[in-house]
Parts: sequence; structure tokens; C-alpha cells
Amino acid sequence: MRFLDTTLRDGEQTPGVALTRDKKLLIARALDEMGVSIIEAGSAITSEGERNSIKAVTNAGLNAEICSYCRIVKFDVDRALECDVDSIHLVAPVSDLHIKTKIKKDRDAVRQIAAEVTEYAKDHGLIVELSGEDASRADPDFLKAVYADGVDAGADRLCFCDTVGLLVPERTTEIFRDLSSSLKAPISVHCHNDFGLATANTIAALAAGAKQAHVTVNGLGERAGNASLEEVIMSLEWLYKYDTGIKHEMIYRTSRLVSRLTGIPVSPNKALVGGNAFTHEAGIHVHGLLADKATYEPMSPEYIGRQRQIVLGKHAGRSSISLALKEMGLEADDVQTEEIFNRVKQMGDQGKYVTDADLQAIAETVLDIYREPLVKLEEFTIVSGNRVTPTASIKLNVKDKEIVQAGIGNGPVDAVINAIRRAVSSCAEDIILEEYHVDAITGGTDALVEVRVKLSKNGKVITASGARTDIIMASVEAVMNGMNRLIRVE
Ligand SMILES: CC(=O)SCCNC(=O)CCNC(=O)[C@H](O)C(C)(C)COP(=O)(O)OP(=O)(O)OC[C@H]1O[C@@H](n2cnc3c(N)ncnc32)[C@H](O)[C@@H]1OP(=O)(O)O
Ligand SMILES: CC(=O)C(=O)O
Repeated sequence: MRFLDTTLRDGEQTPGVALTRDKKLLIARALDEMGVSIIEAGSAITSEGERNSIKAVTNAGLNAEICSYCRIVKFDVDRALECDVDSIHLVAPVSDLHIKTKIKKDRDAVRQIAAEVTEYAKDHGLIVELSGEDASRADPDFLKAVYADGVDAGADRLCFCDTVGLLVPERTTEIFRDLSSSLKAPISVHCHNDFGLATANTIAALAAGAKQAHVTVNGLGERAGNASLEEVIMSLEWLYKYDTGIKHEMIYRTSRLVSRLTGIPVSPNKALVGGNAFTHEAGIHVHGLLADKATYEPMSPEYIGRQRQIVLGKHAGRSSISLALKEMGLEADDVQTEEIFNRVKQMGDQGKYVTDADLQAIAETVLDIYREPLVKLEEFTIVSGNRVTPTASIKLNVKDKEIVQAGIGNGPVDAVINAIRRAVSSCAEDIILEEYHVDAITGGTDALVEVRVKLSKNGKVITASGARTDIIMASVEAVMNGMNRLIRVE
């Protein structure tokens, strides 16, 4: 079974995404290391910049086959050849809707042009995967005729595109049983997620004889996206016990990389790679997990390079509280644990998210411990405007030593956080800001804002918050709270 990753082509068609050459290279290297067979690096016809990017991926010395999308147009094939690609994903519209209204031709013309362009590409040394676009709305006999002519013209592989995501698993099984037994070349499946069935349809196609699946990291792609790499790979590995050969421990890291470089956030409840996929808040779950992880986890998070997280909130139980206190190195007797539990519940009832720093503050009050923060804010200044680079200077007291530092950023918040990170680098060099989230608690421009951050250091992750009417102060407060906690738990 092979995987064609099209994050850099269909994934890049996600509205708002445009990857530079360097970003494409970073993603291509990660995909290659993970072990995908083919990387569709882009559509060479798109622009000069796209051709430079594809060429850079082709010349990066990767193991994967590098592919460009092409229409059934010789000019497109010439542009792909300029990029030195190994293969083309040659796409012929096959439904009458696409043939008549989109490219204004007839069935015979499509059959003829698809075969001619296939032959042209083969004559120029390319591997050809001939795709039927909108195949799920095409006449099956006509589709098979296009494929048969393509194979006669030299096509190495064929592909069935469910272009607007209309398949259901039962129908997919019927189609791929028929195609895989009647075609003279291996067939691939390319699914879109318009009805949330892309992964299910892809798995059904593979089970019914497809030899290759098109996937994208985080399910990026046109409209609702494509079949997601992580869902397809992990369903096969974990649910079907099929060894895909993909380095599954790289899945989460690659998902984060793609999210960061494309600017498309992953929804918290996204299967496998969403922020909440291995995070537990409900007391009953945490109690169960402490006895056996399998009670409330379908698989171990480490398998895809993740870690489990227990968070506190309205649904916390005493088991979660005891666990969190233990992780903080704090000891509480039954009465103290009960009091901390009640205060956490009160925060939850007020609609608040209970961060690690909040729990620490509650616990320290209840246990009557006062710990002087290791990093204290003395003062900061920010310069921002439409004609200046946002710049911040900060004075901190770090472990009783005064440190003055400056930082620049994309905006004033970014600048001040960078300044803080530089100032504390002497005692906390590798603190990473994993997430930054801001909410306006009340309405209006003078609203109280709450900033929540997730910071990590050497694999230890903590959450902290700050609430002020000034977004910069709230951000500074959240980051300082979090840093103090992270430095202390070392
Ligand atoms: C389902 C998919 O994901 S398809 C892939 C989508 N990818 C892209 O669109 C890549 C980015 N696109 C582009 O940069 C531009 O659209 C270009 C350079 C390809 C073409 O730009 P233009 O020449 O201005 O054409 P425009 O975008 O307006 O229309 C698309 C043309 O391609 C034709 N076309 C569309 N699909 C195909 C196909 N598979 N085979 C042959 N021709 C096709 C259309 O009929 C239309 O032709 P026309 O201009 O002669 O009417
Ligand atoms: C080619 C392609 O991306 C599609 O038909 O969905």
C-alpha cells in the first residue's frame, strides 16, 4: 500500500494558504522522513514561484517520488518537466457536468486528449498517474474507457477522484472492487471531506483493492479538505492492524509543523492531532485512567509522538486534584484536598478554565505556603505604531538579579513576550510558547481580557492565565505566571 501526500498541492488549495519555497521544503522533508511514497509538491502551471518551489523539492535529494499536478494540457506537462519532477498527477475531467460545462468538450475529446497527453508525458520520461476528476459523478463505463485508453498510452497508475466528496463507504467498496479487478494498472483513491466521510471512504477503497491513497496532513485541502494522513494511517495501523510503513511517531510533530507553516489551526477536537485528543478533564475519566490508561484512551498517545494531558475544570474529581498536586510536588491531607477540590469546582461554576498556575495558587493558599516567584516584573515599555517595528524593553528581577532586555515582534504582545524570553534565558533557556489564546470577557474596547498560554520546557507542559483590561498586561501576566511555574517544577 502506498501513500501520495498532497499537502503541498491540494492542501495548499486550502483558502488562505500559500507556501513559500522554504516552507514547502520543510514540509516535504518531514513527509519524506515519515515515509510517504509520493509527494505531490504543487501544480507547476500555477506560477513561476510555484515552479521554483517544486524544483527545490525535486532537487532536495528526498527518497519520495516527487509529483506535479497537471491538467490534460501539454503546456502543463512542459511546466512540470521544467521542475525535474519524477511524475505527474494528470487530471482529466470525467463527469458530463465537468466535461460539458467546465471544459466545454465532449466525452470523445476527453478520451482522446487524456491519452495523447499521457503519451506525451511518457515520451518525456515521466511516471503518469492518470486521474478521473469528479469520477464519482461520471458514467462508470466512460470512466473505464478513459482509464483503458490511458493505460494503452502508457499510464503507470490510475486515480479515482471523489472531487466534491459525494461517496459513502458502501458505494466506494462496490466501485473499487469493480475497478481493481477490471483495470490493467493500480488504482489510487483521492477523497474529499465535504460530508466528513473522506477517511471512511479512503479506508473502504483500500480494503476493496485500491493500491494507493491520497492524503493530506491535518486533512487540509479544497473546501472541507481531503482525507487526513493521520486518520488514514492510524485507522489502518491501530484499527486494522496493518503496518503502513509510515513512521507513526512523527505524525504529531508533522501536524504541528504543517499547522504552523500554513497558519491553519487544528481544531481542538480533531481526531488524533487535536489539542484535546489525549487531554482528560472529567473526574470519572481521570479516576479510570489512573487504574488503567485503556479505560478512556483508544491508543497510547506516544504512538504518534504525543503525551497525555490531565487538566482541571468544572468536571474535576479528587483523583485529578491529587494527581496534579503530586506533579507539583505538593502534599495535601484529606481535608486540604477537599478544600482545594471545592475551590476548583467554584472556579468551574463561574465558567472559568482552571490553569496549572491557578491550581498552584489555590493549593498554596490552602496549604499556607507562600513561594516567592523566581521571576518578578519590575517594568516594561512598548513602542508600536504603523511605521515602527513593535519593540519592547523589559526589566525583570530573575532570582534576585536585575535583568534588562529588549525584543521585537510582529506586534506589541509578540515583542514583549520575546523580551521576557530573552531576559529569563539565563535560567530558562528552552521555554517554548506552545499556544496563546485571548478572550474578551466583557464587551467593548475597555473589556476585561483573559489570556491563556500553554508553555513547555523539556516536554513538561503547563497552562497559565492572566486577566486584565490591558491585553499586553494580561499577556505578560500569563507568561510570567507560566514561566514561574515551569522554572519551579524543574
Ligand atoms: C479538483 C482540483 O483540485 S483541480 C486543481 C486546482 N488547481 C488549480 O487551480 C491550480 C492553480 N490554478 C491556476 O494557477 C490557474 O487556474 C491556471 C494557471 C491553471 C489557469 O489559469 P487561466 O488560464 O487563467 O484559466 P482559469 O483559471 O480561468 O480557468 C481554468 C482553465 O482550465 C481548464 N481546465 C480545468 N481543468 C482542466 C483539466 N483537468 N484539463 C484541461 N483543462 C482544464 C478550464 O476549462 C479553463 O480553461 P479556459 O481558460 O480555456 O476556459
Ligand atoms: C484532482 C483533485 O484534486 C480532485 O479531483 O479532487
